[in-house]
Amino acid sequence: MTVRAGGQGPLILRGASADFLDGGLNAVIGPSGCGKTTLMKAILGILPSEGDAFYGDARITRSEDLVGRVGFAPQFSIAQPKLTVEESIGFTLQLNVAESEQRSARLENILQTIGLADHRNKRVESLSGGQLRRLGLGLELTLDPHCLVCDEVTSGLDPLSEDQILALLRSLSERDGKTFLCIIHNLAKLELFDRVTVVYDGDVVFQGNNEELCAYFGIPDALHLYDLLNQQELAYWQERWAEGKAALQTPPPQPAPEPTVAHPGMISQLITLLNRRLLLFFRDSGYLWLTLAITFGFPCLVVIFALDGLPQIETMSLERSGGIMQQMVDSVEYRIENMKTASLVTGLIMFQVILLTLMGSNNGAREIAAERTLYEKERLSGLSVGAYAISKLIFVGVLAALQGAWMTTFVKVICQFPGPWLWQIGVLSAVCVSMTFVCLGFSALFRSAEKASLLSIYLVGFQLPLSGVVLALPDYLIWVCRPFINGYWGWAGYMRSMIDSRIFDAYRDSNPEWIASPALALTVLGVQATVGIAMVAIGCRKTQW
Ligand SMILES: Nc1ncnc2c1ncn2[C@@H]1O[C@H](COP(=O)(O)OP(=O)(O)OP(=O)(O)O)[C@@H](O)[C@H]1O
Repeated sequence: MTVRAGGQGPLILRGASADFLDGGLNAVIGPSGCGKTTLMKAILGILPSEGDAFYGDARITRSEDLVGRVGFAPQFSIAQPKLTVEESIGFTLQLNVAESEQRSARLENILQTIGLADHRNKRVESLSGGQLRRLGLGLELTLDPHCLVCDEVTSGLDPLSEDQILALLRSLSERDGKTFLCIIHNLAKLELFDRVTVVYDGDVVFQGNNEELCAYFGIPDALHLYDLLNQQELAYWQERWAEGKAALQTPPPQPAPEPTVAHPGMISQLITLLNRRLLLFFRDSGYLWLTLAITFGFPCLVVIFALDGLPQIETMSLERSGGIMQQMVDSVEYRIENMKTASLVTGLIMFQVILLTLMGSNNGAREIAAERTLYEKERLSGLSVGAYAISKLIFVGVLAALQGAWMTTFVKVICQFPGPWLWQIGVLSAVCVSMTFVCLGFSALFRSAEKASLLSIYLVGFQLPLSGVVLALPDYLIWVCRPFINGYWGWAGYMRSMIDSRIFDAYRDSNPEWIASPALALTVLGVQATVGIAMVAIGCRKTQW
């Protein structure tokens, strides 16, 4: 296999070739950064690579071909920290196994096999390193794959835990005939493996058992291996292995075993994902409190800024009429007062809009990026991209719509803003939903949650100056910026919904320029939300380990 950094950059793997032993324990070793993980990912088809990989006698063309056949336990923990051990395995079973009877039998079996039956109610975040690795293996066993690729399954563990994990792998291999490909760092444990693959500087330079390895390299034990490897250039080891390879005995490939479980459909996976997300929402007290604080705190903030002008707003909220009011309209003093009130209302609407965009960035920016490895791993086990993307859109979309509706209702009731409820709730909810979807799009497109959050915050930060509401934009910039600025459409739609009130008239007195109608504002916000949905779909389809 040949792999270049980022697909185009320098070589990471240089035509590395390896055979692994079926039904046994295979160790993959090599100095740090030599390309062990890259080799495993290339074989699994989750990294762009040149070359062929075979599972039995079948060529692997895409990672989906391996669903139910090969499991991958990545280097770092890949379970939701707030779930318990039993819930983690239970949800993974629901995502992977269609039959409910098979699921419950398998849950108990896995808990017993990995030795975590007594810890089933412990949260993942409170597990020890060894228990976490066991859980990682347990999650992979849900599909009962014939082969398991384990990245550093024993790294960082104390000697006892390391021995226990290796004993577990051995028993699974002997009892169920499973094949393990394990990247390991502890060279003292190589004798426990049936075949050792040595990777050096991006190529495979030896395969054989521990004794053969010592004999081949002429070293008393494997602990001396890396010092020896570093004494020669890669070309030297490549040349030697080109000759030595002939001695490697690998039985001819057998037909690839078929997956043993039927997968649930997309709707069933969608329901499971929504259930899990809802449970995590209430479990994660930090996120829950932050969401509650901004949902209920932000509308109060708007009202605090409105307090001084409330009586005037109330008076001006009346619809236009003749009589005494009309007479007063002629008074200069009264008009100045009106303009002040209209300007306060304009500011309060913009304030609501900006706070809703801030809520949107909080809803969407970390949602996918923060759990990307977990998503990629679940996808490798057969999770549908569509089910995942839709579950995220539904969850954050409903949250954003509720936040928008609550903000509109609370502020409208207290400040007595005039205008039709439905349009106003619709416009402000659409502001929050569209910003949420765009930020969710960043979260899907970027691998790092920090990058997605930063970009989302920039996007919110530019809403105020580029909306043209607070600071007038140069004419040539207005229609360049406006289609992209969520804040303008939210503000304009709400403002225009008050067209039958004197607040709108007073605003119009000093601002004669065009203002979008609520229907147009909703349409543009809908288009922005659609762009967000497209970004989510594209980002979720990309493979980003
Ligand atoms: N996306 C990437 N872009 C650039 N370089 C990369 C990328 N991914 C990996 N590399 C580089 O490729 C080399 C091999 O990385 P890999 O993770 O496969 O090594 P490894 O042998 O598994 O290391 P370790 O034992 O430390 O985990 C490293 O030098 C790493 O910096």
